[in-house]
Amino acid sequence: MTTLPSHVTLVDVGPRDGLQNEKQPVATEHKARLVSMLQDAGLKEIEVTSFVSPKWVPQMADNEAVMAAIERRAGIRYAVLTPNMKGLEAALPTQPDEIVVFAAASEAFSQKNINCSIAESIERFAPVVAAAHAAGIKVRGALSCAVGCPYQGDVSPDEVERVVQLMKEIGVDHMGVADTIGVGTPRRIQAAMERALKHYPLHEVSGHFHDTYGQALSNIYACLELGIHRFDASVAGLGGCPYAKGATGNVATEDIVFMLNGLGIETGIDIDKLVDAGAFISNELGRQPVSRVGRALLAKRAG
Ligand SMILES: CC(C)(COP(=O)([O-])OP(=O)([O-])OC[C@H]1O[C@@H](n2cnc3c(N)ncnc32)[C@H](O)[C@@H]1OP(=O)([O-])[O-])[C@@H](O)C(=O)NCCC(=O)NCCSC(=O)C[C@@](C)(O)CC(=O)[O-]
Repeated sequence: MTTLPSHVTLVDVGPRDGLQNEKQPVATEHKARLVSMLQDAGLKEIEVTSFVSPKWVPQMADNEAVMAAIERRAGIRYAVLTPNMKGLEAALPTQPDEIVVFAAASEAFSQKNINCSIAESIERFAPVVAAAHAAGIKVRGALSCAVGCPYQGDVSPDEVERVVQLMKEIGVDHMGVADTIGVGTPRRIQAAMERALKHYPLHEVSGHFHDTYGQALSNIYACLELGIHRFDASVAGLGGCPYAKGATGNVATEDIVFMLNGLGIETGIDIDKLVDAGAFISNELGRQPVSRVGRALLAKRAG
């Protein structure tokens, strides 16, 4: 039997990836409260907001206000997305611990999401990476559409590796491999992850799986088999990408924690408090949590 990692780090991307696609306004104070409740639940890494164009993603327009409103705690890392120098310059005064530059393995998605080719995106990211490093900030790379693209269709491991290498060359510290539209299945995900692992050490590779086709937990298990021990997740299964129509939210943090608890893999997360955070934000959005585990545990509580 394969030995699985004994500890997994989860990065809750709910406040950013989870909320970016919401059409209804979400109050800054509710975003900050969500961050606070995730901290209470034991999350040590939280993706808080993005410094992107408010015309492209209006829900993230309050980025500075959210960063000012969060209650920072020692030992917790707060990440933000910065697609270009304008984004980084706006983000730096808000003191993120990590910034995320986001590229795509498919040309079509790169154009739709960040309005430039893959090559142009790398040119834009290079000074962002250099400036972040000069400020002592770690840079995570997110690679969208690592198995499938809503515009192009299938994406090959070669296409993934090409962009991983480009990101590595400009000094990106960590590679997050994303199945943006949730079409990946375990072997295809492993093939994509293996290309990232050719260029980055195990602890600098993570998975980011949307659960559109219900494959995310299987894909995470397939990553655990490779020794990968870091994943993005979104409390209550919030979210979707505005430029990936039909894609649902990230795998729910509650669902991964439940699976990892069952496997005896430590996360440091209190699932009951996590369910509270999911219930809080879902209530603010006027809906039930998407997380099956969240719903089941809430129903159990209600008796
Ligand atoms: C990248 C840009 C800005 C290029 O957008 P552009 O229009 O090509 O940029 P530009 O440089 O030509 O500037 C046009 C206007 O945008 C402004 N602008 C330019 N940059 C910024 C900035 N940083 N912050 C605020 N404003 C900005 C700039 O000042 C100007 O304003 P104007 O003069 O017209 O008033 C745009 O395409 C954009 O904002 N895209 C956002 C896409 C996005 O946020 N997508 C969702 C996040 S990625 C994701 O969810 C996937 C991920 C990471 O989760 C993994 C996965 O699942 O795949």
